[in-house]
Amino acid sequence: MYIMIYQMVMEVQDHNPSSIYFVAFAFCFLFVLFKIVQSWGSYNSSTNLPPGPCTLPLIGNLHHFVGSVPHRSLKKLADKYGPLMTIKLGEVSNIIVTSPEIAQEILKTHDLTFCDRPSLSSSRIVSYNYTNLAFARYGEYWRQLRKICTVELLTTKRVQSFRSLREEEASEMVKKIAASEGCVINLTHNIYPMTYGITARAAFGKKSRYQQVFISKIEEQLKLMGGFSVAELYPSSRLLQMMANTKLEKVHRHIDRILQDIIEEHRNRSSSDREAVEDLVDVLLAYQEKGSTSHLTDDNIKAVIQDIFTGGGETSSSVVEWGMSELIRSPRAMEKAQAEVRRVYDSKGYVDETELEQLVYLKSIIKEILRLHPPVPLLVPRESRERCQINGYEIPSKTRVILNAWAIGRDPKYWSEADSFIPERFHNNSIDFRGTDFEYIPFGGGRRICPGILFAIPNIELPLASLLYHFDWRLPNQMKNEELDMTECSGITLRRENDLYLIPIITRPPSNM
Ligand code: HEM
Repeated sequence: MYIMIYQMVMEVQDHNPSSIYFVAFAFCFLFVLFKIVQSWGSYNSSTNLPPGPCTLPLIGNLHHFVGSVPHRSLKKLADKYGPLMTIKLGEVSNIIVTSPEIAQEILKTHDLTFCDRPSLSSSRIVSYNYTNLAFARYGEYWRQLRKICTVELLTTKRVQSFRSLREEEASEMVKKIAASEGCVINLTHNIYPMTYGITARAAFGKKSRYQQVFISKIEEQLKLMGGFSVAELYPSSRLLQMMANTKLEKVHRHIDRILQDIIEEHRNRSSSDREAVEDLVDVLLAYQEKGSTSHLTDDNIKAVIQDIFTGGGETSSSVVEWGMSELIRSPRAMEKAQAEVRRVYDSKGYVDETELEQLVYLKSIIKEILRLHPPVPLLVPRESRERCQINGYEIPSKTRVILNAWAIGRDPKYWSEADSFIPERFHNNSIDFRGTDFEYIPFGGGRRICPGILFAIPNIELPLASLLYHFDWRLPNQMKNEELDMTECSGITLRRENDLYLIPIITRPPSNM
């Protein structure tokens, strides 16, 4: 029906512009009427679903999300309706989990029931029809891909092989910042390109001519996927899907062309052109050539490379950015962190990865940032594979499940002064983000836990240590520490709404300045 109306609009457009408005109005009216009748039909169905707020026709509970970022709105609702609740967004029912106990039920006790992903229309486009790791349906294909990632691409050894390129990119950032000593700089604009630079070089090898345009297209794609997309809220509307995803498809086609060129370039390289360090495209192509039982197509390779970019770029950058923001607001923690980094590296005069293990306080800072500002605050949505009982409530098969990791990390039952930045809380305790402590799940848990932890941690530790070692930091315009704006922006990752502007004062000049 929607396609017919869409075609009608297109035909009328060629003849009489005023008629377009009439047809568009008629369409909206029919759509609203249809949805009201549909939602009345489902209103009275008696189930034992978890509780939740009353829904409005057509929009469900969307009105609760106006004026706040989703993880905060969901926390407010959970305070009223409990740690397991039903929220309707548009026409889609979601189960929201907001306590460590229920997170454990989902991620451990019933992991196999909840390890699927919903088939969202935007993820179909960017994932080559659900063939990347993040959006693949649970099954044999996902298992094979996961194995390639954990055994070939994201191992300790592979991550270590990228050490020198991480050190080069971090040192380049430091030199660039040092050139603006005493001036107000946009630190955000220094951090994000550095992390993307590391990811691009790990994926494609030495600085590729495609690097800049590829990164900007990936950032554009992430922006288009962020927030509640209308198309995801009304999956039954083919017209909405078509209209909402047109731009995303265009950006994806551009990314696809670049990735295919990069693959061809790698394929056609002579052995003398190959670099000493294998990049991730090399590894995937070698796997493809082996022609093992789990054959990888070019599209599969492109899907995995995008996984690594979308997983690896924004997330680590946002931790560094929030880290600097919290440290500026807490001069005591800043001083302590700088004293540690300077004690460890002063004999060398620069920061490299050899001594990162000694930075115990910095590691606690990073853990605290991942608790207060988890880059993926609602994790990646899960979908139940069969009916299941949780806490006495019925969760039907094929229900979307969202875990509010942000709220769980601030649960006052588990965290004292939960909203305060106190890195010391991680001293002398074994709480870790590897998916076994359910009050702290910034990387998720269970079999879909983030496979990129090893890749992410040095991308955060090295730049943060470098920024703390070489510079003291001041706020612009004599702003007081506590006045720094900490507003969050809702998107696919939890970034600062406004870029971070600071003044660097060199205390240890970088070499070759
Ligand atoms: C601070 C950095 C990062 C954070 C906080 C983070 C967080 C997450 C979270 C919350 C999930 C969903 C887990 C779940 O459903 O339980 C996830 C999945 C994933 N992440 Fe990360 N991530 C980070 C860095 C990375 C990096 C560096 C990579 C790759 C190099 C990566 C690749 C992936 C992939 C491929 C998945 C999908 C796994 C699957 O569905 O099987 N992530 N990540």
